[in-house]
Amino acid sequence: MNATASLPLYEYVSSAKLPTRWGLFYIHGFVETATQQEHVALSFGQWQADDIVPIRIHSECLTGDALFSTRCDCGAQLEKALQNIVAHGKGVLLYLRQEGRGIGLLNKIRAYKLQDSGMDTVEANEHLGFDADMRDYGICKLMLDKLVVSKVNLMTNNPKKRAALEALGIEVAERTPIDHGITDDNRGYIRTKTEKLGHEFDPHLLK
Ligand SMILES: Nc1nc2c(ncn2[C@@H]2O[C@H](COP(=O)(O)OP(=O)(O)OP(=O)(O)O)[C@@H](O)[C@H]2O)c(=O)[nH]1
Ligand SMILES: [Zn+2]
Repeated sequence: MNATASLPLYEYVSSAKLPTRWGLFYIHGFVETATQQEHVALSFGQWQADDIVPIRIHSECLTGDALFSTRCDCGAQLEKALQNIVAHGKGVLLYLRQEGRGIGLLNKIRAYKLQDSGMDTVEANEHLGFDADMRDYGICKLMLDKLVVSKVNLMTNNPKKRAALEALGIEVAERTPIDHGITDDNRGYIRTKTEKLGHEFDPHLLK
């Protein structure tokens, strides 16, 4: 018999208060058993089990989220998502440690270097031997179950996130575009997301 067969894929670890610039959130820690990769959810406010809860699935981007990079729109989206949640009076941010769409921070820097020489973000990933997008959203189910969320208003421009949640049995009742943080530095990056990765952006914003 395989001794690992009954191990859970993901585990909830602990929760605590997380006061922020916008209000009092709670932070909830989770771990992927096999890799020991750690993820967090931030929750704000209260809801009933069948309410539509505003949520954002945010993929880690150290450069954009913490180091103020404008190569991408991640930092602005993270800030806007937290503001939206507080404005709605309730919501959840799932902060997934999928740096560089799953290739990791140092490979993302390698990809940036290739982009500095003219490749787009998809070509750079493929040149390095990766798929364009290596993310897995399986842990979202445990996170949302733990927070008693089954119906969501998903803040995203990425249809793959909606499909991933629906495949996990979460009802995506509404979607809210999150097109903040477009700058001259990242317009090309966002155009590539639209043309090659299927992201839904208002074309007027990309001119
Ligand atoms: N491989 C790679 N990853 C990048 C690059 N720029 C940003 N990322 C990562 O891309 C992830 C964010 O993905 P995006 O495609 O910008 O947006 P999304 O999360 O799919 O969609 P939204 O929900 O609409 O924001 C983060 O993990 C970033 O670290 C890049 O040039 N190459
Ligand atoms: Zn980013």
